[in-house]
Amino acid sequence: MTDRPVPVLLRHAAPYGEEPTDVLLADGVIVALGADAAAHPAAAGAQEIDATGRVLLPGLVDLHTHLREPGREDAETVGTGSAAAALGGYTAVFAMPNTDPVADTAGVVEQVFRLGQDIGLVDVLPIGAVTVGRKGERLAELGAMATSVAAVRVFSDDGDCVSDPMLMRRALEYVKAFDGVVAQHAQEPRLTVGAQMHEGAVSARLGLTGWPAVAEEAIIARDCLLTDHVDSRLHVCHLSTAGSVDVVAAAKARGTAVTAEVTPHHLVLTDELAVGYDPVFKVNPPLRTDADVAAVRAGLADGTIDIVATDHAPHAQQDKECEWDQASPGMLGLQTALSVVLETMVRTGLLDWRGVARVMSENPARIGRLAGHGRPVAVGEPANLTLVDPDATWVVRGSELASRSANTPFEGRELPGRVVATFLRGRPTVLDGQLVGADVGAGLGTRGE
Ligand SMILES: NC(=O)N[C@@H](CC(=O)O)C(=O)O
Repeated sequence: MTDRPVPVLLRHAAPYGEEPTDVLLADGVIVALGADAAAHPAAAGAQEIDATGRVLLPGLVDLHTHLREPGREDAETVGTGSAAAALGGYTAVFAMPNTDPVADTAGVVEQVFRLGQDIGLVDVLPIGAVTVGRKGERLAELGAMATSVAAVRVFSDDGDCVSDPMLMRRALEYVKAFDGVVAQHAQEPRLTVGAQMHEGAVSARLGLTGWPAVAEEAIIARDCLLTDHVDSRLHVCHLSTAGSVDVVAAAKARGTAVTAEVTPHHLVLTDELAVGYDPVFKVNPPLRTDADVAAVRAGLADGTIDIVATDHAPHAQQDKECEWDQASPGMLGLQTALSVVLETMVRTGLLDWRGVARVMSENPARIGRLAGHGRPVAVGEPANLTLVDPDATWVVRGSELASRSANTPFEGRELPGRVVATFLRGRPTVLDGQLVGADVGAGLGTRGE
């Protein structure tokens, strides 16, 4: 995929949902923007796309994706996950290290990075594990991962909390050498032994062991203090409670270098969904209450929460279609994230399209220190772009998603907004809502049993 992409002329596209204009993409960058774009010399032979009524955004960047390769290719591969990402409007995804083997060495992160490059649908940026094997016992070779070709800047034991405060302190100190960040899965393990869902009225009614909000809030508070102490940089994964919003707001107010993410599912779904004991709604951290949903929406709107990250967590059928307490936590997110943000944040007036670009592209790229993504829609910038039809609606069907797994919590639900096209360095990866040249090798196969 080293040949030059055919130039693309987007007719009447609306950058950030504002004034429609023509946009010319050539040689991987935006070369012209405005009424005279079609007259630009580089427009000769361009593929014209009628983008009337479409919103043009910088390509989305997901700071929290599980691609499952290596090790659980029956649930997802770099190929199927890249396809889901491109269809969801993403041009870059950060891949969590809870694979088998764990991405805790330069060798594994380079393998994942190269797989992503070979497939070429999105840039895949591996996240390195903080501790060897994600066991929380000793630090992994963070420096070797940082200086590898994958140039890792984000480190996380996601799925598990770095609960030992001394290890967390050391990790925060260590990543400063290469401007890295520790992305913490904030879950106090002693407060969540055997936890199955949010601790509250619904868990009491159902008789399921609860996962109290304080187990998240206590770790965030501790880590903000540690971050101040060693003058480092902290990112909070999948923040889910009203109290956590308050803790992060207080830390930011006193100058802590902390950023936070919320998932699409925590913007809309609540613990009431557990009443049917359908494990598709089992996730970590768990779905919370209406009050928490309102608080994380408000936190995202006012900037306390910096980004939306999917926590796309594919699971094979046998790991989801079983008893609630046996089921693996996690839900798909890449192909529904933008629609959920449109429904919960844009339609409600909490964010405009510039705000969507900020929380789904610019801020995640900045936190992950990823150059070339999350840039403005402007002349000279890399043509990593997504084109959205904000008026379309669609009904989610897990079986129709590109992911190898089908565990979407939005099955059968009508959502607003469709990704019409995605461009990676000027080359379409998605056109008319379909993958372009869906040759992702062995990666795109039949769904696992
Ligand atoms: N978010 C989830 O519910 N699941 C994650 C890991 C985790 O955070 O437990 C996964 O890898 O499946």
